[in-house]
Amino acid sequence: MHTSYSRIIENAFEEVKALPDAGELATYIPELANVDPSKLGMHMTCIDGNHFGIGDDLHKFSIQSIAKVLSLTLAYKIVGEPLWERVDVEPSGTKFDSLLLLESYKGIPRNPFINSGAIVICDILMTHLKDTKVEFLEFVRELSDLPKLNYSDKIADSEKRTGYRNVALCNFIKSFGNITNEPEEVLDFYFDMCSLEMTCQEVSRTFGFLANEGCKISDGTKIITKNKCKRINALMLTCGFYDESGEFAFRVGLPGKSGVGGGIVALYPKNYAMVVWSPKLNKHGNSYKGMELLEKVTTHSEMSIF
Ligand SMILES: NC(=O)CC[C@H](N)C(=O)O
Repeated sequence: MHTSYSRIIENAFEEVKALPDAGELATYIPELANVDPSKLGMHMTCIDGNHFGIGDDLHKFSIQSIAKVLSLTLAYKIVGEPLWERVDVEPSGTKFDSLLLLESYKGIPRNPFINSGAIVICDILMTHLKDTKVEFLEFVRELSDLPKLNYSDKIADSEKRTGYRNVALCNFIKSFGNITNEPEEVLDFYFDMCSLEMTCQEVSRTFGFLANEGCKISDGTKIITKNKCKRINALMLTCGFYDESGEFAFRVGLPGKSGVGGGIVALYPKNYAMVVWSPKLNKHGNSYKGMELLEKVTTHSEMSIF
């Protein structure tokens, strides 16, 4: 780790910690309302293996939609290019749980990172895998080097009780024929997938392969091809923050993905994966302080893809 990076992160962290936190917790998943809103952590893992963390970076949080990148990676690895017949690669300009565009596009979600797209990806995985929950978990365990990683029943059950919009999305897509399995089973997997809990350090390690041309940082294992890695990064840049994807690219200048647990992963290809966590969200469902912190780090380090 360049000492200059760690100093920049430390300074940015102190500045952001002192800011008034304008956001709100994601109370629509009851369990997420119990999180301490003052938490703030950040961890950066570089492709040379060096890493650096600050604040609550070793505290587990619900990664929620950040997991959509991992399910997409596994589905893309299995299905290849025909995947894009089921889900498009365009920014939606809508909220993450919107039903709006599904009618116009006949059940083809605009991209794999809005809920509708991630639900279709879950359906695809269920068609191709024997025991989807177990095999997806094994995939994330391998990426993260966390052999004991598990779904959180507490969070998944909490969302299963209140996830009415996701139920609506899945049934609506099914009506167009773009869900092939039983909606109830697809959603059961989707909620489990979103329930994974990890620390900033663990998530930054898990996403290292996307900053490292498709290869795991710890042992060089090839997870996906360079071309697939390029495309997943491109999707994170254009669609990773729903109707705030343009704003994130404008302010931070990196591909990334957020989750309603308050986490954000951002990647600087061929350099690092960094993860911030601050539970309060802005009105687009993205971590308020998380975005502030990432913006300060890329601005002060003058390191972004642009
Ligand atoms: N943006 C998110 O993190 C949303 C994920 C959440 N599990 C949901 O479906 O609503």
